[in-house]
Amino acid sequence: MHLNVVQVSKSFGTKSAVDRVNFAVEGAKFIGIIGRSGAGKSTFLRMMNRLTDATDGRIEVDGVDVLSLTGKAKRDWQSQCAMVFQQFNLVPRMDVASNVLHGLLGRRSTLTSLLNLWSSADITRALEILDRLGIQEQAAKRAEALSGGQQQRVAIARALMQDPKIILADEPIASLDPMNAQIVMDTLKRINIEDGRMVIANLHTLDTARRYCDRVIGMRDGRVVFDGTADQLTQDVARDIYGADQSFSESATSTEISSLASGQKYADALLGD
Ligand SMILES: Nc1ncnc2c1ncn2[C@@H]1O[C@H](COP(=O)(O)OP(=O)(O)OP(=O)(O)O)[C@@H](O)[C@H]1O
Repeated sequence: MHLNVVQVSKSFGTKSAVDRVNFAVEGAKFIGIIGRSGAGKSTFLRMMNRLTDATDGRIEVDGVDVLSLTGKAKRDWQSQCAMVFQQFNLVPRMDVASNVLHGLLGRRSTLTSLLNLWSSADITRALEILDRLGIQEQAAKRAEALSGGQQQRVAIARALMQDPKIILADEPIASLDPMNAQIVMDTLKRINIEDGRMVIANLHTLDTARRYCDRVIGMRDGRVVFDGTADQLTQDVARDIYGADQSFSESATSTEISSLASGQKYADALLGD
């Protein structure tokens, strides 16, 4: 899969939220977008998923400019490009399995969806996805009864139900404690590696970006100010991205995932090194 982002911009009135962003990605990479609050990270993901319209530019996926799609083609793209949010966005009082099945909403008529007429094949698939993510035993519970980390895995399961090419995750671990943050990031990494789905995640912590991403894009005031590998993301570069002075400290942007030793072993095993 080939992603080519060309001069993508978004203005709100006179405010330039995203300013001529360019980058290209070959293959199913795990991409992290970092930058401080207001840098334009969410706006960029929302344009990619067509939740908001761009002011200018193109986002080409395998040669097709997804920013110019309309009608059914636009909806098809939205289902190939699943979104995971910081606040999970589940239906709290609905059971977990139904929340996952709602990932199919974009692909079915409103009436069959409203009546919850899921085929047994769909239900089996939803349960298989929950099993893969280690939460099948929660299937009959209301979503609101689950922990934050479990709810985010339900949201990822709902995204997988769409069988997307790309998963866009907007601060997926910002509401989670370090342990759950690690489980959720490991889950996204597994999906990336095992299924070959591209993941683009907005992350607010440097250590997470370094640990999980093949490539990191740093944004500041709507512009790309860094584009490189985790290794190239030095303290000086980070300071520039975050616009901080000499007192900038990594710990201020840390989720402390790195302090969980068993997690490191798991991530290493996953990555095969
Ligand atoms: N609907 C909107 N109307 C006006 N301004 C907006 C709107 N959405 C975003 N902005 C502005 O665009 C800029 C980029 O916001 P955006 O939410 O994309 O940043 P972010 O990097 O994702 O930050 P955060 O992590 O806080 O969400 C900010 O200055 C924000 O105030």
